[in-house]
Amino acid sequence: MEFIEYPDSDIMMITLANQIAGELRLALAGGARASLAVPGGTTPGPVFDSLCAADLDWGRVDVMLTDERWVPEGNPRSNTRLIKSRLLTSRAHEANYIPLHAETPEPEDSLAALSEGIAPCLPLTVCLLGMGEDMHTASIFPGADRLTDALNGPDVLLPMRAPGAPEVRMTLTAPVLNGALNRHILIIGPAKREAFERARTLSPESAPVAAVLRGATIHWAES
Ligand SMILES: O=C(O)[C@H](O)[C@@H](O)[C@H](O)[C@H](O)COP(=O)(O)O
Repeated sequence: MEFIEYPDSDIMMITLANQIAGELRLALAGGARASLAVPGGTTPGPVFDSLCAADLDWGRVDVMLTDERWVPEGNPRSNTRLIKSRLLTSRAHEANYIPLHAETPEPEDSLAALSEGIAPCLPLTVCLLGMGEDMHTASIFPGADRLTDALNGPDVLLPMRAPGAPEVRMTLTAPVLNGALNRHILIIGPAKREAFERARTLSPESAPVAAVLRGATIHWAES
């Protein structure tokens, strides 16, 4: 694991976007396609704003979320809505979007079809993750109903219900996140740094982000 501390978040976002673009470019130079998984939430927007303009062959890149809130795309909490407006735009509008959401009332009704879409994109070339102050990552939350399966099971994707999540989620599982050739975790602020330091001392059952730290690069800025 590598921990990088940046002087401010603007520099961090641009540096990280350039690094991800470089990793995708390298994969495309050596293979037919590359894949990128990104989180939703409030932190990664500025990375998307830079990355979407990167000069690379986006037509050969599969893009997906690491996790989605089970809400319609018109809902402001939809991560799909976020990445369609901030990542899959500019040059990146050529990318192939792999959905983690479908218009069924429950995620279980779409699980098989969505999992089939993901499988050909694995292993992920690049996986970008966020982290909550409760030490969840993607939608692998402490106390979640399928936590054990999400940490160690054979599935690529799982529905998730957790006390800390306001709506039902769909999440890539830890084995998929850990299978990524390049894994980055993006965090801002003292509270998340403290949570991250705490997670390093805990088990993945109490601090799910602990399951994806080995081999990851952590990007942190104070503000
Ligand atoms: O849909 C989501 O909520 C995310 O994908 C989630 O895993 C996120 O990365 C963390 O909750 C951090 O969220 P913030 O960036 O909003 O703090």
